[in-house]
Amino acid sequence: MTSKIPTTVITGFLGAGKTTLVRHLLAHAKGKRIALIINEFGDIGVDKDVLAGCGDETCREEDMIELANGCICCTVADDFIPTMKQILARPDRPDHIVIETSGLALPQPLIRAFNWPEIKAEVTIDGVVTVADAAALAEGRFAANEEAVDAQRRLDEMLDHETPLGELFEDQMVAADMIVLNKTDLVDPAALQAVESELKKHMRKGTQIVRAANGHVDTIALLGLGMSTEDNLAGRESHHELEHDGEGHEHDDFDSFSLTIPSGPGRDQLLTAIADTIATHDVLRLKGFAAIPGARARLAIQAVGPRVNAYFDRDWQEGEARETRLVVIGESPLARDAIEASLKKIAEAA
Ligand SMILES: Nc1nc2c(ncn2[C@@H]2O[C@H](COP(=O)(O)OP(=O)(O)OP(=O)(O)O)[C@@H](O)[C@H]2O)c(=O)[nH]1
Repeated sequence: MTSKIPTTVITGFLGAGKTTLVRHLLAHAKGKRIALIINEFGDIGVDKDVLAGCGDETCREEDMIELANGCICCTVADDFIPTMKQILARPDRPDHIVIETSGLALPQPLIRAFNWPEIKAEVTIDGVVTVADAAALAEGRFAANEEAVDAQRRLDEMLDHETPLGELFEDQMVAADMIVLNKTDLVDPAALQAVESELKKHMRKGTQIVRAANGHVDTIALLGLGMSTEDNLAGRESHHELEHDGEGHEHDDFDSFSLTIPSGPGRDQLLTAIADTIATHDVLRLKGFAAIPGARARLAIQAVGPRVNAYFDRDWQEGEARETRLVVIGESPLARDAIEASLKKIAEAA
């Protein structure tokens, strides 16, 4: 009998740094052959493109599989299990499998899927790694920071602060075998300490926290945890499982759409328009690639809440449409028309 292939599940809220961590992992794979399953919320595959754009030979196209449907937790039978079986049927099986879940996925149904008879004998969860955004937490951007939420609640009694955001964050925390507290470069030591104390209230006892900047975690620390998580499910239940006894769940709480803008505005104009739009419409996450007039390369755009990053990642390829494609994610209902109008206005004015 062949030994089970270890699988690392990487979860964490929108924009916490999952893809950045995977990119670091692939670049430091130390000879391990890694197959990567990517699951994104939003219909344009930005994460896969970011990884493929890194030009590293470990980011081989054939080792990256994108799950077509937005939510790994809802498509276990139709999408995830067949994908795993496809990997297991390969003559050159990988040494390790890494699954990057969408920032809005509940990890619990995915973890349980490792007990399905179709795959149980051949794969095991090496560990669930939850990436947390230290900067967002320090700013109290989800309900994890109770003091900030309370302060906000006092300011506005009408707002419902029992957001799906806070629950999802906790579901991802209790699922973890290891928490990577990322973006530590953006937070001072005292605030970092406070964030860690706060996190400890939401995670299972004994879960390890590893601090990181730009996903720089030693591959040896990350892979090879040997947890067999699928056999140790106690204490990892999601809010939904606790409340509804494992029934299917809704994703109506969040919404996403993608849009295309013709090449037009310059870099700074576009980034300002994006920052303004995010602030006005409470967008949680925006990402994609932009065509900047006169630029040979495409501009990768990554916005997490108010923080907008952009870098030229690779030259446009022949036959590729030089246009700006963005995916926008936020809590439902998202003011799609207003957001589109706000982003397109800048293109028309250019
Ligand atoms: N300053 C700083 N920026 C970071 C760090 N890690 C990631 N980022 C930036 O944060 C943004 C989001 O990072 P991603 O790795 O795409 O996050 P993600 O969790 O994969 O995002 P989703 O898949 O959309 O949920 C990008 O602009 C990254 O460059 C970090 O440690 N420090």
